[in-house]
Amino acid sequence: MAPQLDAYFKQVDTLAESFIERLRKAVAIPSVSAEDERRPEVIRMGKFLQAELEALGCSVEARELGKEPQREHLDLPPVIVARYGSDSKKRTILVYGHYDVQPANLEDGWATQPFELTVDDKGRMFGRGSTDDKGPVLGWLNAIEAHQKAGVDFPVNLLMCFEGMEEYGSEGLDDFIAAEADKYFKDADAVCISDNYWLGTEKPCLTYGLRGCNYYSVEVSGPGQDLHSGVFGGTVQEPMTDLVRVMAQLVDTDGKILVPGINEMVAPLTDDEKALYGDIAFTMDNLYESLGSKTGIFPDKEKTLMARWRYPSLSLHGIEGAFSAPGGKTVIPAKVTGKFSIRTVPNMEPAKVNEAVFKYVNDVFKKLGSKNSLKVWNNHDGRWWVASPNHWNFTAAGKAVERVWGVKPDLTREGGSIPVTLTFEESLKKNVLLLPMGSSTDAAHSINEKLDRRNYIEGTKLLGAYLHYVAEEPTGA
Ligand SMILES: C[C@H](N)C(=O)N[C@@H](Cc1c[nH]cn1)C(=O)O
Ligand SMILES: [Zn+2]
Ligand SMILES: [Zn+2]
Repeated sequence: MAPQLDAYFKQVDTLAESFIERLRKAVAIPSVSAEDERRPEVIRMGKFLQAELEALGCSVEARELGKEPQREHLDLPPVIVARYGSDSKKRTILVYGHYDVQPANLEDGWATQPFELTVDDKGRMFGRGSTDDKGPVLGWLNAIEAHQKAGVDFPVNLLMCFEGMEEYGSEGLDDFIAAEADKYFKDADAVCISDNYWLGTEKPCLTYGLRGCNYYSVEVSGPGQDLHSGVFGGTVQEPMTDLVRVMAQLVDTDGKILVPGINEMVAPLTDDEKALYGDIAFTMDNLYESLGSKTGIFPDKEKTLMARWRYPSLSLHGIEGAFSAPGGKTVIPAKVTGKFSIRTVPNMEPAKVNEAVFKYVNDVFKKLGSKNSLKVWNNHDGRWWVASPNHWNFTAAGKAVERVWGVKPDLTREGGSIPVTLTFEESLKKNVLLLPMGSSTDAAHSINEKLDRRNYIEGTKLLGAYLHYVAEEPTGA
């Protein structure tokens, strides 16, 4: 099966150092979508990708999405769409990834410069975006290059869609996909996304579910400006005190969501589903290794996996406007904005979740009897997704995993969110597969994000192998 794969694999090994150089160049571009001043860097990263794809002989277009709604001073980064091959006898696979990254600053506690790829003696390649999602995106480009240099026929037509706003709510992308479903993406037979992680560090997986994400801001304001706490403390109702009290009533220490109505929206657990968790290769030590502590909520793997995959969670992320620098500043902030999000699961509807959150936050604030003002709003929401893994797309990926890693993959769901997954499924009406490259210890979104050299290089082999097995897989398998 897939007889030319050995030549392809050998070429990937030969090119490994240049693939790492490609990742080094990508990590050096601080394409942080959430920071206004770095928006030009996101656009520069899109141009970098475009140039790399053109150099590989792909036909590439940078599709503009216009200005960011409500923040018209900011350009949305373009969607980079590309095609490699257009042979009507071959299957066409559409791959998606994102070229923006989460914020990162050395002062947050990084051991190395976040935008300099730093490879240590264990082959850990540290740098913001290494695993989420620049490494996997470049994996597709590496696969094209290794086929060319090995003289191995590319087994499918490849359509690519790389966005620059995923970490900031995929602004504008849903409409773009819907509009292009019958145009640019017309001949896609299936979709593959490499933008999540293995559950542990050794066992690869194929992923068929994601949680959604409703993201909120809650602003409390009162005084006309920041105040001296010695002069005004004890005489003024403080916005930060009110905000902290509101935020403290959203979730408890054991992760229980305190917003009435949320837990009732969750689909009941069936016996069939319950039986799936026992066989998953995951241990509490995997969790502790990724956490860097033993502060997990649940004592066993089943409850932990269910909490990550099939139950909602509410996380508090930060407070804008609050004093947070080292040292002591005796200030009373005049306006503070708390940020929190709810990861959503079947059968939660984003609009109903918003309704419940808005009502509860306003009720809690009212009970404080404060003279300050509160506003709560939804920044963005992305829907959960659960698909059937009984499709040739998954079968092909399973074979590729066995060929590259020598083990059958686990079928997993993911606690994180990739909002466009469901959009692709609904707009194109094609199967979507998530095929992760990185592992559980990669620390995506955190300090010291990394991708292991092994996962990047074997992951590049995996993406190529997947395309070969896709080409061979009969329809209906
Ligand atoms: C799983 C994926 N790599 C990822 O990190 N997705 C983000 C998407 C998001 C949602 N709101 C803002 N960004 C995530 O799950 O946080
Ligand atoms: Zn991310
Ligand atoms: Zn991502």
